[in-house]
Amino acid sequence: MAAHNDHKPADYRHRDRVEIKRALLSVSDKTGLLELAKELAAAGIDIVSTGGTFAALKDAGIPVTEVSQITGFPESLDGRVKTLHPKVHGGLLADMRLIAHEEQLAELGIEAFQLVVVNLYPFVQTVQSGAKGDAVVEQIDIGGPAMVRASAKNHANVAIVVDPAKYSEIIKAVKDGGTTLAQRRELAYSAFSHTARYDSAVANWFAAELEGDWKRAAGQKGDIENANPGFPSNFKVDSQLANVLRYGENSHQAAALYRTTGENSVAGIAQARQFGGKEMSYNNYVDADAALRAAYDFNEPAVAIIKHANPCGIAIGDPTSPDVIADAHAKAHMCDPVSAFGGVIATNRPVTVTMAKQVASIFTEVIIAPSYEIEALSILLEKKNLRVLELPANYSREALEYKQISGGVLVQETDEFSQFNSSGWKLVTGKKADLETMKELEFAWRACRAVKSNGILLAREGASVGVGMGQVNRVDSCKLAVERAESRSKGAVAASDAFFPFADGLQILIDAGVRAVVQPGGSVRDEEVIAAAEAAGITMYFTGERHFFH
Ligand SMILES: NC(=O)c1ncn([C@@H]2O[C@H](COP(=O)(O)O)[C@@H](O)[C@H]2O)c1NC=O
Repeated sequence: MAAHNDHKPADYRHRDRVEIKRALLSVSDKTGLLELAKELAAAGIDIVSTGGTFAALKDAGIPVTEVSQITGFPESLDGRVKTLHPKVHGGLLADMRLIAHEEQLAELGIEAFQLVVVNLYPFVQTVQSGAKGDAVVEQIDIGGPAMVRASAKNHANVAIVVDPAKYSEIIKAVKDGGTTLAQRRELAYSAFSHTARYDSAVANWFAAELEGDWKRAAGQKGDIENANPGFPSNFKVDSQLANVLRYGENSHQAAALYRTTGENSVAGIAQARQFGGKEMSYNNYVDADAALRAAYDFNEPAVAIIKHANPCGIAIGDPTSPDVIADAHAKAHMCDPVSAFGGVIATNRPVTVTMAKQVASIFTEVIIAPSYEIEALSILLEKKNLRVLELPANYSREALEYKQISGGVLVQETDEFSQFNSSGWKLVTGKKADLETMKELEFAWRACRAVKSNGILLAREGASVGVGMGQVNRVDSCKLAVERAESRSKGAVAASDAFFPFADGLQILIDAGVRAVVQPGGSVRDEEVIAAAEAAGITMYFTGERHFFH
């Protein structure tokens, strides 16, 4: 007998439809089991099953053979060994396209399976229930994944089903005379995805356990400052291919969208529902995500318009306006109407008819919102090229962010505001801001977080009026913001995402007529910067917290 595969292509007989004569059923989740088994038995298919599955079928009066009868070996070690036997795995792995395999099975007295239905021990559910230690370890399925992987490898001959939702497809295939190769390939893909997710969940559980050990050890040594602040020693991001995109950042780059799955996944832009317009592109996703982040930085009704991941307008609506969200959109658009052409719009409130009419009159790539008034939706859907998206109801963002670098991945906690409002700010020079100015400064501070560093944002009446983004020095960002704001600089407030290293950038804002500034502070030259503000008689607050965004 050959110990390894030295078959030539000509040795393989073609097999498309495979008639099911023998099935192996071993399931923890018994949903739909009896319905499936009844159909299999009615079609004259021999069913072999493990203990619990066997008992359920037998109780229902369905003819079934217990696996231990096939193996000649009792299920043992608390179920750790049931199907791990050549009489089972030979029947799963024999490639019946090869005469040699068919002959070997006959010699060994092993019968082939054409259908395997397995779902695994409920590992994730056990962890979620709060179980610990050996109770969790016992739920790591070994024999199940071995059968799933063996059958998936041997998809030329065996159909592997891991999901009760597929049972009806199998019942139909039985009636049609067997499974097709195309069907078995799809099932094999699902099967390997399933075991990969299962193993990731197991690995993540071990990572969390090891992290706990490590922290406890650090605590015992009194070395808590150096203790790892909660990062697992290895991590995996489970995700599933959702869509192959037309192209990536540029047309010569292939690209795809994956949706994260598993315990820590959230519902975000990747889960948004698209009502109309062209297919979302790679850049659309990036910009829509940035737009959402900006719009959801406000509790007030807000609109953000993004191009190349930077804002060309952010505004909150005037609460006295007859249509607050339409007001926010109009103000955001007015910040930089030239750049808003072809932009991506996000809002944190339902889109009204008035807002929809405004958006429809401007060339826009994408609009994303928590919902739409019915008439607003039909107005927007008339624009054939406008991608209209609705956020999942439970939209949220991940607690950790990842950035790929060559040879590794950087992981950080997501940037959150701990100085969301002004209560923790420090007045460093000038008159204490009145209520209205303080509101303006708070708006500017939140909006500035959406600007790529170095970021400077000028605001008036709850709207950005000039944005200086992504410059490699703060002076140029100040110049850009002032230039874009034009005459609106006079009397505006300004926010800076990080401290002014020198007074020169601030001086540009002062010269343009800015009356109050908010910035983190913390430069070695803070005194020089404060002195410039003091000399100009403007108000300046320090937040003590920086919001770089790269
Ligand atoms: N050890 C084995 O040989 C083995 N073979 C099958 N299982 C699992 O046993 C479960 C079904 O058990 P039962 O039919 O006894 O309820 C399935 O989730 C299956 O994945 C096994 N269990 C765990 O590893």
